[in-house]
Amino acid sequence: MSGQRPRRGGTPGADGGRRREDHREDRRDATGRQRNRGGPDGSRPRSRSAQAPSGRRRKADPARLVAFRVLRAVSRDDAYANLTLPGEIRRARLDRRDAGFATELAYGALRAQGTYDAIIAACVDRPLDALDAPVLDALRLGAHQLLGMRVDPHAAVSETVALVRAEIGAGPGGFVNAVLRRLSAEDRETWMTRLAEEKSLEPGSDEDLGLRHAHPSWVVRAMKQALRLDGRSGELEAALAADNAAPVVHLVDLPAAGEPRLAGALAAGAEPSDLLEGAAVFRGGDVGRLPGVREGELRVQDIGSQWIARAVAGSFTPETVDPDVAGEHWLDLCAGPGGKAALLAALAAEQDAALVANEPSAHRAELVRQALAPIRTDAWTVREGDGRTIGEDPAVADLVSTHGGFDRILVDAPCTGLGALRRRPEARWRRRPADLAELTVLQEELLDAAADVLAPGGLLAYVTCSPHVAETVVQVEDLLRRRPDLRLLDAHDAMTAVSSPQGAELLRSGPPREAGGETSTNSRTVQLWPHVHGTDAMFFALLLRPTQSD
Ligand SMILES: C[S@@+](CC[C@H](N)C(=O)[O-])C[C@H]1O[C@@H](n2cnc3c(N)ncnc32)[C@H](O)[C@@H]1O
Repeated sequence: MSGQRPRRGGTPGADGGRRREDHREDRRDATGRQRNRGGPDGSRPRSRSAQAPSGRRRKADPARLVAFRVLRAVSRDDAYANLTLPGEIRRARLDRRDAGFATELAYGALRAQGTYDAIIAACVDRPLDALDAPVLDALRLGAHQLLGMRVDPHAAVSETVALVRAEIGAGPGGFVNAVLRRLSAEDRETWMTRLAEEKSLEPGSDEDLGLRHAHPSWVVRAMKQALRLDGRSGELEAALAADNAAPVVHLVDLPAAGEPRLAGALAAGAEPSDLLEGAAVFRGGDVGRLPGVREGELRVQDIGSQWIARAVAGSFTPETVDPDVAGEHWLDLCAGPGGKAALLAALAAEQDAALVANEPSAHRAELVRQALAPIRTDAWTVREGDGRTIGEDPAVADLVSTHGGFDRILVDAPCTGLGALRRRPEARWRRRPADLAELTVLQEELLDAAADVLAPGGLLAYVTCSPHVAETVVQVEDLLRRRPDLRLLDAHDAMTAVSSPQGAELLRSGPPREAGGETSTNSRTVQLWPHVHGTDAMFFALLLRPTQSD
């Protein structure tokens, strides 16, 4: 590391790293600084920034160390931050406040990684990939404290340097100190303007918006296209900003998994969802303390997922006005880890239908079994296998010959996940446009396999957690071309049928769609958005295989 030098001359830092807005009076509560308890004799603590580097603390602040470990796991092991973070918080025994700080630090640094890397690159004299990876991760954490959180700049620099000294070494500590001081000389907005000028970015261009809202420009382009098709061209910045805000926690009650638990959660501070019955919003912190959560009867689930699962279970075909689904056969073709399958199985149990939850990955199939465990076992089966060959399964072939096939099929397809960027902070930088080619072929094959085992009069729901048109409307149009025996229903109706009045109003309230008329694919499919519906950006299409007499 000794060879790494911050860039000199003309770079920011001449004022010693002070920000215009100084929050030094705040402590960790608001700023992330560890609570300063004063000297052992009760005297006022010595200002750390005034200490000589050799006298500075070498012990890392536990919350920052947790965030650092998460960033290391993501960049070194390709780990998922949302799966790594809880274990690291437990291991460090962080209290609630420190856990919140570690979460905001890790998630914020990962979400804005591309933007912070561009700023860090302007502060060092070599390409970022020439830096040691742990040092770059520490710089990203320092950058987020300085530019994305209300952390006192002195604390941000000195605590990050202490972390580097403790975890990497004294030499890198000096380097990180110098880089962060340069970086802290400007606020985020000034950095944005400066970088946009240096890179000659056209204001409002995909690259400019990508830099300002921390999205790769190909993702900005994809969202722009999806928003335009949805009649929301003017909402791009709102949509990008929503990806950078933490989602609120939604709870789902699993009917038929025992006594309804929502009442207990409501008594403990959750609020009923204004979109959907059987759902609640919880803003009270540790969700594990709510009754029923540890037992698996009350679960955390995005409200969009719940809404769509209920719509799939609750819609009935135009051939019948009888919503009674007793005896129906349902299939969740891509079920892992089992979020929607659990709600579907619970609804199936209530209505005497039976669900097959299919998942090819053994580990994820096990998660599906666990997710379904609280529900009456005669209402569901887990099948472990490739959804593309489901028709070759003897039990399924038998169902097709005796009953015509499944009455309801959900294809919640593997996709780019661009609709869940607020939940998976590293995902936007990990995904590549090239991933689309493989995923869209898989989606197509899964849809064909599902259509082959759909009973006459049956419903096929196609869902993605992505607004990318290649995975959404284009897939549906291609399917309708390949399978003229299918008819596209209006998915708004299916969702409205299970919505609260406010939910129905929200679904209706969208702007007029730009492309096509009332019968066009995009007007009959639902695209949810975080900035509009407070859900992940999920897509939902509902198709019917009419009966022969139809
Ligand atoms: C978007 S996730 C489904 C999420 C799930 N419905 C839920 O609500 O929890 C897609 C799932 O498809 C699975 N998958 C991948 N390839 C598949 C295939 N060939 N057949 C069926 N499922 C597949 C993945 O393992 C993953 O679990």
